[in-house]
Amino acid sequence: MHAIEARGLVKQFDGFRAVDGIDLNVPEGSIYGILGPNGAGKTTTIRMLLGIIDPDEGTRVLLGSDRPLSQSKLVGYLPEERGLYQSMRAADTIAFMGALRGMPLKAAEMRGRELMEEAGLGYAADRQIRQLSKGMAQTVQLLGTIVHDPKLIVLDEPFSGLDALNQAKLERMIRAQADRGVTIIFSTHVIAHAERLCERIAIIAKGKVSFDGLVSTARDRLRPQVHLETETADGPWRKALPDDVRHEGNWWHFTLPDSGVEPLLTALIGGKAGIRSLSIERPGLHDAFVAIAGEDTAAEMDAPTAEELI
Ligand SMILES: Nc1ncnc2c1ncn2[C@@H]1O[C@H](COP(=O)(O)OP(=O)(O)OP(=O)(O)O)[C@@H](O)[C@H]1O
Repeated sequence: MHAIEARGLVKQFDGFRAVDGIDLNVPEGSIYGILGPNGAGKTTTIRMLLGIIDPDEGTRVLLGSDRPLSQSKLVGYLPEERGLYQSMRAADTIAFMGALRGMPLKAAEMRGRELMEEAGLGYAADRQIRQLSKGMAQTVQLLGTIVHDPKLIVLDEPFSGLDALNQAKLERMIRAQADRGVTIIFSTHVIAHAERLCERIAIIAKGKVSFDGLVSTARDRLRPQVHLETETADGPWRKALPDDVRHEGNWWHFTLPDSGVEPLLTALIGGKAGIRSLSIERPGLHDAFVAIAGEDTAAEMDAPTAEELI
């Protein structure tokens, strides 16, 4: 079962195809990352999936319905533009957001206070938003996003603007929701967040999906790299090293051959190469991203957003 299925989504703004034929499949219960540089079309895609805007072409089915807005009580959405009423108290803010998603106000307030306690912010429940730090206010907005126990949580760039401590807290909250079987989609331009959290990702660049699937499948597109240090610099054992070997002194770097490491070890030991160290490095998602989306797109990913530069 898929929480979301999208086929051929297109959205144009003044003739510019911001989203240019996107297909997505988000399995129920997964943590799914939409990964792409600024301007790739992530927010526009999310808005179409949720029914906030309609696509010019294509279809989407959200929690079994082709009218996504009809499912809004089952969905929690943290938009990219954060904004809360500054004079509202934190607990009232969460209650208000729960009421907008169909909860009775009193029940939403009680649940909001519980969630604030669990997040270690119980002491601030009666403070106005303007009296909170930016990270605390963002946490309040996130709690308001999940207060009605949604089946699907959609977070647009949830990590941006948070310090490392609050980012780690948010990761824990996302995992806790996933452990309850909730489907979570988040967009990000930071590969490391997707690598740590997601089982599945879509890589989006220039309005198109260049990969949709398991993180492990993306990583498996590249073969592991071997780093070997030997006592001797030469010998018949060198013939056992593959053609792509790079050589720096007594260090040898190469792609793990299809035959695996064992025949290589036999040749090194038999040829008395003297193995000082040998490590096999599995490619990370960053390397896979470069292979799939290209160096230029990867370089844009690492660039901070305007908000992060402030
Ligand atoms: N309402 C709009 N009117 C005109 N152009 C738009 C509109 N919304 C988005 N765009 C353009 O569409 C492209 C995709 O924007 P979108 O916000 O979806 O990208 P994104 O991947 O979410 O990037 P970011 O993280 O920077 O928001 C950009 O070039 C953007 O300028």
